[in-house]
Amino acid sequence: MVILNCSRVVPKITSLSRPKFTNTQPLVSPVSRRASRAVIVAAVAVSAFSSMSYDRELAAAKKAASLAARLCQKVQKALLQSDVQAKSDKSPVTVADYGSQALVSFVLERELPSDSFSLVAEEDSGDLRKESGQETLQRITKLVNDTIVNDGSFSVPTLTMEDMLRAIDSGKSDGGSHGRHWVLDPIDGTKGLYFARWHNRFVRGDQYAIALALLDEGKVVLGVLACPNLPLASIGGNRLHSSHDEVGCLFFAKVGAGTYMQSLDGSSPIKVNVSTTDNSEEASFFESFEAAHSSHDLSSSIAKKLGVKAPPVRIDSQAKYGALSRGDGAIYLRFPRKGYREKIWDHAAGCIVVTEAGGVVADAAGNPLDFSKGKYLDLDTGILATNEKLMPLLLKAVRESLEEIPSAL
Ligand SMILES: Nc1ncnc2c1ncn2[C@@H]1O[C@H](COP(=O)(O)O)[C@@H](OP(=O)(O)O)[C@H]1O
Ligand SMILES: [Mg+2]
Ligand SMILES: [Mg+2]
Ligand SMILES: [Mg+2]
Repeated sequence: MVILNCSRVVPKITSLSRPKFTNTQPLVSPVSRRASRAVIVAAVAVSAFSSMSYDRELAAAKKAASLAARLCQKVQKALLQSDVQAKSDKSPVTVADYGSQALVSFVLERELPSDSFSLVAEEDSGDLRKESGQETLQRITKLVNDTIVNDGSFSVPTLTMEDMLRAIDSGKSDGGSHGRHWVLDPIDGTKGLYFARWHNRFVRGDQYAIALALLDEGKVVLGVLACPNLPLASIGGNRLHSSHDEVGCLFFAKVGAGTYMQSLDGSSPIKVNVSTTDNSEEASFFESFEAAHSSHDLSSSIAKKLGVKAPPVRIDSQAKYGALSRGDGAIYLRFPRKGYREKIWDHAAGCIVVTEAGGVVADAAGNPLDFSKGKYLDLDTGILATNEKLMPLLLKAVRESLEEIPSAL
């Protein structure tokens, strides 16, 4: 029995209409009537509690991802200005990856002080603790402090380099099927951020995302995707974008509560849904920009079987899940090389953003993704995402293509 102190639930429960007993139904004794009402009360309370119990966590996750996005935009702006630095080494990106992870960890711990904190994240501080990492660590520390000061909502003393290392290393959890674990990719689509500077019209698909999700007892219960370079307007059908398009999207989803999108600078959220098309010829599909991350041969064979006419939209990062959740395209295909093991931080947030928008995410055997097994996803060949009507067609086309070109992976 869940003992709730959230009084908001009680009025709902007392307003439960008393079941109507017509003379055709066997009369139930007062005791079992009380018992059945207790079961209804508990069920309503648990479902209300469970959907309500993640509100604080979702608010904290949105704040953390938005702040980390601001830090990344600052780095990307610097990249766009300093040719030499961007050409000579990857350190600017490293600064953003580490800075984003430190900032997300800092915000979550401050916004949710009473919770036990477990974070499964991509980066660790190993390289920063070496002599060669000191200059980068200094830049990260300055960048994180500047972002916190500009935000103005935390009154904290300036964070030290030691604080940075500790914040980055709080991401060492392995997750798993018990308890609560945050799952973070501080910059998903690193290449999308780094190479963005090479194309002034963003044709490279230079997308990246700060991807943050919460696992509770092995299930993804909320997810946030901050996509600083994703236009608010649809990117479907390879519409070219001018640099005047408004960019910067924040997608967020909570189990049972749908998926919403707002601009990164905080416009009011709109509810989004995946494409409802059941005609695969109309469908367009997303895939990795990097052929090394997903077999483009296999996906084009699948597309041909489905009669898809539109060319693939190839962009970096989980921004693809965000674009799918709002119906910019109907299908997402990902077929890494044989032996590659997908990490949970590359898909947890994107997965719930699509499923809460009415989509389905599965592996090539049609199994849902299982995030409860630690840092890795055990998959049967690749990841597919689409709507419920197209999924059976897609699975069939995938199976046939895998049989025809087994060497594609
Ligand atoms: N050989 C490979 N196959 C599949 N995914 C890979 C890969 N090498 C790296 N990746 C992952 O692909 C992610 C980017 O996804 P996408 O291909 O959709 O842009 C990278 O995330 P990071 O950029 O966070 O490292 C990385 O984890
Ligand atoms: Mg990633
Ligand atoms: Mg990453
Ligand atoms: Mg990486």
